Formats: sequence, C-alpha cells, structure tokens
Amino acid sequence: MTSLLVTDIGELVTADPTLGDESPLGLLHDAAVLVDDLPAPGVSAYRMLEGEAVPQRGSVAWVGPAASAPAADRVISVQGRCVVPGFVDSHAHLVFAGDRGAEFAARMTGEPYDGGGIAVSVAASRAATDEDLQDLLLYRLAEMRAQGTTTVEVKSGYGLSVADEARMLRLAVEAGVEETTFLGAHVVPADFRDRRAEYVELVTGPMLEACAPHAAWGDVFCEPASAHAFDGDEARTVLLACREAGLELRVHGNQLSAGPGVQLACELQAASVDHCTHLAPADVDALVSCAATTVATLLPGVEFSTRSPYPDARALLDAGVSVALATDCNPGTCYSSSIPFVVALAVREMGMTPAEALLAVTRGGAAALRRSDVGHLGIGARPDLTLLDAPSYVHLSYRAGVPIATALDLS
Ligand SMILES: N=CN[C@@H](CCC(=O)O)C(=O)O
Ligand SMILES: [Zn+2]
Repeated sequence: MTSLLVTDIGELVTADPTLGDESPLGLLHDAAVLVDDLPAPGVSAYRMLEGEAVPQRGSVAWVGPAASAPAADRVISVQGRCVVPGFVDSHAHLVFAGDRGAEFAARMTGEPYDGGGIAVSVAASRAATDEDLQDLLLYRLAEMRAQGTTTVEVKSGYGLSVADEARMLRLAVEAGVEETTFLGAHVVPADFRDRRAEYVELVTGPMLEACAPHAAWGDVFCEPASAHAFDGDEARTVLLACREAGLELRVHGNQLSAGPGVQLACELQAASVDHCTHLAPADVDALVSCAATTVATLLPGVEFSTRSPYPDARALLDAGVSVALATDCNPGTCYSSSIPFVVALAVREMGMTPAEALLAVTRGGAAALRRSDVGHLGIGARPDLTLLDAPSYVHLSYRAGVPIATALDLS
C-alpha cells in the first residue's frame, strides 16, 4: 500500500463542515489532501476477503494547508486549480441501445413527452447483444468520469422481460456499478397493454426474483398522467414487493403531473423521489416532513430536454427539503451525462446558489443513495477527487458548457 499527496490546491471544497472554513462547503485555500492505503503502482487493486475480490481504493487520511502537509510516497501538484468531491450522479439509465434523436427534434417543435418513446429503446435494447450493451454502458460510464462523476446509479428499465431486465442489471454489476436499480416497472410493455395487472404480477413475481440478486434498489415510474406508466396503487404494489425482496426504494414521481409519487415515497421512506417537477403544496409539506429519510432529486436536464417548467429549487431549499441534483441520463428525456450542465441549469434556472448546486451533486447525491463514504472529502472518505481547470468551484456554472471538470486519476 502507498500514500499519495495531492497538493498545490488553490481552492479545496471538502463538503465536510468540520473542515476548513466550517461552512457547508468546508472550504480551504492553498491546501493539500493526503490519501492513504492506495494499492502500489503495478500491484493488484483487489484484495481477497472471505473468498471475494474487494477493490482497494484507499481513503482520505489528512486535509489541511499545503505548507504543513505530511510526507507521502507520491505527490501530485494540481498547480493552483480547484478540487471538489467527485460528483455523485444518483439517477441514470445507462443500459440501452438505439437512438431517439428524432423524438427530441419533434419535441422541440411542440410534441409533448408522455413516455411512449420508451418502447423504442426497449425494442432496440432487447435486440442488442450483451457485448453491444456492455460497450455502450462502459462508454457512457467513461464519459461521466471524464466530466467529474465518480459514483453513479444505473437503472434497468429498457428490458421489461424477466431475461432482459436481469441481463441489464447483471451487465451493470459486471461493469463495476455499485448502485444498481431494478426498474421493471418503467412502463407497461405493448404486449401487456390490456393486461396491466398481469404485468404488475410479472414484475413483482418472477422478474423481481431474477433481478433482486443484481440490484440494491427498486424503483417505479409512478405517473397516472401517462397511460404507459403506473398509478399510485400499482406503484405501491411494486414498491412493497421490492422492499419485501430486500431492496431499498426510490421513486420516479411527479414528473408530468402532481401525482401520488411524492406522498408514496415519503410514506414508504424511500431514499429518494426523483423529478418533482409538478408539486402541490401538500407534496412540499410531505417532503419537508420526510427530509431526514427521503431526498427530492431534481433533474433539470429533463426539463431542458422536454421543454418543461423547472421545479422551484429555491422554494424547496427554503422550506427545508433535502435536495439532490442528478442527470437522469437516458435516451428519452435527457441524453446528457454532464453533471456540470445540471449544475449550470440549477444555478441559472432554479434559483440555487453555486454552492448549493455543488453540494446537491456531492453530499445530496450521496444522501439520495444513503452513502456516507462519497460526496465529501472528509477524513476516511473514499478518495474521489474531481479537478476543475479553474480557480474556484463557482466556475462550474460561470463557465457553463466548458469542459473544466474531470475525475482525478490517482493511479
Ligand atoms: N420518466 C421515466 N423515465 C425516464 C425517461 C425514460 C425514457 O423516455 O426513455 C426519466 O426518468 O425521465
Ligand atoms: Zn429516470
């Protein structure tokens, strides 16, 4: 094992309020970070523990002024640039084949989004080989890392058969994704259109049984305003079955209408309810009451790509709601893998400050995945450092569209 000092950090955001200026950003200037327990170059990054190969990632051992940094086996100077915690993208659909650019173009001339296009991605994904899907997934994961994302959640949902849902989750696990979500209840597939109850039985029975071994989370697209998605009762049935199978819960809710998704997520103590585009006053009250357990994950790339009104993040934060931001990278409502793009939208369009937006894609994303080891650079954290080719985190939204963020390679 070796140690590594990342030094000459002009501005360091730890997102740990016990460090630095003791603000929520835990900000330091002219700083350094010591990472311990890294595998030595050329040595296996895995250690066998009880018969299983466990990745050795190291951890943050010290944070402070560069001038008083401890010695280390290796040193990387970032030459005055800004370092922030690696972004945690808590909502993405990365296992799919096919293209829906024409659907996007039609939306830009006024066609509404209703979820019907999901069938196009399902057909293309079912037809794709394992190898094709794996290549596409790995490409998208690399694209995210190149833009500063170090933890990502990946959903199934473009298989909608027992075998295809299970293979999508298996491929995600094989690609090294730690946060995998079973979304067999994405939409009701065409061959079940007049047999909705039968599809819910399939999802909660054989499909769940085949998928649960590859998934940490269970999710549902709860949207009574769409004929393709699931109403409140169907969504409850799916979520309860997922919980029974040992999965923790997350919900696609209130995307197209102020439906029952938020209330259901709060009632079932889901980790996150995602979209929250259309909220009734009672939904905001519910999100405030359940802020300790349930995060409202806002996905402004979706509002951008579906030309919908942005949720009022300012009002949610002021009310005391726990807020995260994520990409929702998917072929339909937002084919962007860029957390910096999401940050820029949240600041420009949703009333968030640059600091709040950065915390929402780090601490917020981690809370939405119930993770305490990522989303910050406190002592003991996973050493996921994202480098900004800029003097300050403010540049993430100030320099919108410029590729300044990238995950730092410690190897
Ligand atoms: N709304 C449901 N699911 C995805 C979109 C899926 C698609 O259109 O392909 C979302 O989160 O926006
Ligand atoms: Zn989604």
